[in-house]
Amino acid sequence: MQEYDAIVIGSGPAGEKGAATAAALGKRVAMIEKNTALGGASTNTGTLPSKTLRETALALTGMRARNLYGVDLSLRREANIRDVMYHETQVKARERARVLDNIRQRGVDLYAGAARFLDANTIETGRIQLRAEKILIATGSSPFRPPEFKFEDDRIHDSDELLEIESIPKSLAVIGAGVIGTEYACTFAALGCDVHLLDGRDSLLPFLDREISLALEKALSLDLRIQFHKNEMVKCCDSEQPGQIHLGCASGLKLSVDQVLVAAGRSSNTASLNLEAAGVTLGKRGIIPVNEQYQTNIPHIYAAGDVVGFPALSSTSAAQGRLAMGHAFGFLERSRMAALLPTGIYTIPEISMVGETEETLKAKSIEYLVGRANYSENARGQIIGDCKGFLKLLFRKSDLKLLGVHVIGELASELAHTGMMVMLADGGAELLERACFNYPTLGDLYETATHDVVLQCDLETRQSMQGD
Ligand SMILES: Cc1cc2nc3c(=O)[nH]c(=O)nc-3n(C[C@H](O)[C@H](O)[C@H](O)COP(=O)(O)OP(=O)(O)OC[C@H]3O[C@@H](n4cnc5c(N)ncnc54)[C@H](O)[C@@H]3O)c2cc1C
Ligand SMILES: NC(=O)c1ccc[n+]([C@@H]2O[C@H](COP(=O)([O-])OP(=O)(O)OC[C@H]3O[C@@H](n4cnc5c(N)ncnc54)[C@H](O)[C@@H]3O)[C@@H](O)[C@H]2O)c1
Repeated sequence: MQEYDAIVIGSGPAGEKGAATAAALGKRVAMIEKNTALGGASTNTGTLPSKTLRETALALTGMRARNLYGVDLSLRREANIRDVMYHETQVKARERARVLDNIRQRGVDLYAGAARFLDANTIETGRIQLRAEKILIATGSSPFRPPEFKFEDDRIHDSDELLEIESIPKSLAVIGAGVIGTEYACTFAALGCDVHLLDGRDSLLPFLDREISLALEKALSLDLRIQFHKNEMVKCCDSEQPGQIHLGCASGLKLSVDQVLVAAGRSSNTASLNLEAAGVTLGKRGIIPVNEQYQTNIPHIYAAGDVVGFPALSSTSAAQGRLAMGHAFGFLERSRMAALLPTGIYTIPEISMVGETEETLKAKSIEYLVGRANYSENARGQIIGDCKGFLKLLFRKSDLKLLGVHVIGELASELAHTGMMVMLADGGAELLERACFNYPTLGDLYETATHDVVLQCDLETRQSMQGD
């Protein structure tokens, strides 16, 4: 029996940052990871591979350069699957090495194998038993596999298996227009694949500001030629014969495609942990319910990351892991999650948002003004050839405090951070007006959007004075 202060199960962002935090606080930490590759879904099957594939698709097909040269370069070079996967393999390898380095430098003991609870303080992995006062469950999530799809068929993939395809299909049906499905639909369309995106819902990524969601839908259809079939629940998938796969929807729509990607949500990895032995209770799809400090119903057992459900992002998982282990060992300086959590969506074009949407503001009956700035009227936007992107800022009408930031276009996920910092500082138009932005930059869009809203206010004031 090995004794530790903390045992961390899983080496994804939640596990890595949780273990590093506990070790930095001078604790003896063990990490158990069942996969030979460290870094979890974030490094190996999710965040990094999908974002790297997107960049590769944009670079290899010349898509990013289209507007610079005024010609369609999308067929500049016939990309094969080895070209497409080369950079992804390199990025994954470097990130795995970085995680291992971080764990080693912190003096965390790494155990290879699957962990299962024997009791609330004891965990078994292989023949080894470990015991600790505090435990962090950071086992992540896996693709949910609806029973109507035969995943043993090598033409039908979940988002993990997609990374092992041997050729770029001519046609691909993506089932589920959540973030995963929509991002991959864009990447494969950019690679020249004929993509059908199907979802039972009536809009694309309905949590987005509606104007952004509609702008994305338009870009998907006009620029990438993705056929988005909304309000379509796929009910059957016939892959009995070689050749094409036949899909049938509840509406009667039928489609035939070469390959299928199922992106219909995820389930927490809790089934094999033997949580009953520890007394930890579970929610829907294996999610572990936790309090604000990420404690389960057994207070010395914490859970963080995808395993606790929404928002299930690399960024939030890392922050939750840190927070959980900080709380476990009395480091209470950062005892709450950040008040604002940004969303970055790596579709083509990229999207990012922080805070309120027009729809949530209306639902809360908060009066607001919209400040806009187009990439096409911004010098940097013109230089990089993005003529469709825009920044949309939502200000409270009464005091011009910034309540929401929405960007669609190149580098959207970077650009949103500026607005997020203004919001965290409780600032608004007054703060943004005091700033001087580098030129030419996309950051300068903040100046334009703020100016837009200030002009609207001036106009309103003048009109009301004339009315008086
Ligand atoms: C295709 C895709 C794209 C994504 N893109 C983004 C993005 O752009 N931005 C973003 O922020 N997020 C993105 N995400 C989400 C992100 O990958 C996850 O939120 C993040 O990886 C969760 O981190 P985690 O530490 O909770 O779990 P994981 O990263 O899943 O790590 C869990 C680890 O636990 C291990 N494990 C599981 N069970 C056991 C056990 N019994 N014993 C030992 N080890 C075990 C697993 O092997 C794994 O290594 C994406 C996800 C997918 C699938
Ligand atoms: N950029 C990012 O931040 C990023 C990128 C990728 C993934 N993620 C994370 O990954 C997680 C999972 O994403 P996801 O996209 O798999 O799940 P999701 O639950 O967001 O979306 C699944 C979609 O599939 C649809 N669906 C399910 N069954 C269907 C059927 N039979 N026919 C038609 N439509 C069907 C649902 O209506 C839903 O819209 C999210 O929590 C997200 O946070 C984040």
